[in-house]
Amino acid sequence: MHSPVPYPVSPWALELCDVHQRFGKTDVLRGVNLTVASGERLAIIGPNGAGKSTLFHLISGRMPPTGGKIWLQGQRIDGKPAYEINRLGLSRSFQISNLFPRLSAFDNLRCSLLWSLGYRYSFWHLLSGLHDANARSAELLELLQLTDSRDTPAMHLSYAQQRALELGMTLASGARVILLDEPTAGMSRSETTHFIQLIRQATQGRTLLTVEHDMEVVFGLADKIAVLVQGQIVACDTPERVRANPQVQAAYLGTTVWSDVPVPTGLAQE
Ligand SMILES: Nc1ncnc2c1ncn2[C@@H]1O[C@H](COP(=O)(O)OP(=O)(O)OP(=O)(O)O)[C@@H](O)[C@H]1O
Repeated sequence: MHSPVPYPVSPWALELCDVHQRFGKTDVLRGVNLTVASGERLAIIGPNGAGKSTLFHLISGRMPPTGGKIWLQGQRIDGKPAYEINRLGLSRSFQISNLFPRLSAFDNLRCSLLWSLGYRYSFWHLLSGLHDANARSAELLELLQLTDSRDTPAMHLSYAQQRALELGMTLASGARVILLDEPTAGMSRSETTHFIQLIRQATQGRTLLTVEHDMEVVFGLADKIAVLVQGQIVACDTPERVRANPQVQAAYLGTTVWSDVPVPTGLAQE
């Protein structure tokens, strides 16, 4: 009898090796190498047009890379469709437009949970899954401070609450790796500060990647920052080291983006 083949265990939640993306004659991503440790919170920043969203599209399977390899928890995912990558443990934030506007906050979460638990086609399985989904939806509502709005239709929630619900739907699948696109976009300063804490609590223990322009969010959320400039990662380090990096400063020359924001080291180092 032979022993089972050991499952390849990777120390990385996510690993990108020489990833390229070309649109027509334009090389948008030019050999991106990146590793993200399990449980790490990484913010990807960079000037407009640097390729941040494109990178998220490739990682989440919205489009295949034109070159390079991507591993999720040790499994190759480059070129796989989004639903398969999701099943393998990566979830990307839904947009508010993906909420069901007439359904309550609770039912939005429940639908998302039932879908991710695989209760799509079978009525009997659906019934048996409801109990689990109800309990988990209630937990998520509590975590996102939406319990008081449990029965409110999504369209009547405040904008910040809708974004919290969107986060809940992203977390519902139980994915270990979470991708958030500008999670606080459109929020006021006080809502942003509050939402950063909510994200920290709700994603505890999971690996988090954000694409972000708002430096309060970057410094409030990230253990590490990766800086993408013209399709290449020019720095990937702690917020303090990235801030002091001359290449990064050069990329942001003429902007006030770094000088405006005090580094809340207590938060970043927690
Ligand atoms: N589907 C596409 N076809 C052709 N060009 C594209 C496509 N998607 C993106 N691009 C181009 O790739 C470049 C990088 O775009 P991307 O949206 O990834 O940048 P970004 O860093 O997210 O920018 P921003 O911060 O402004 O959102 C841009 O020049 C954009 O015009």
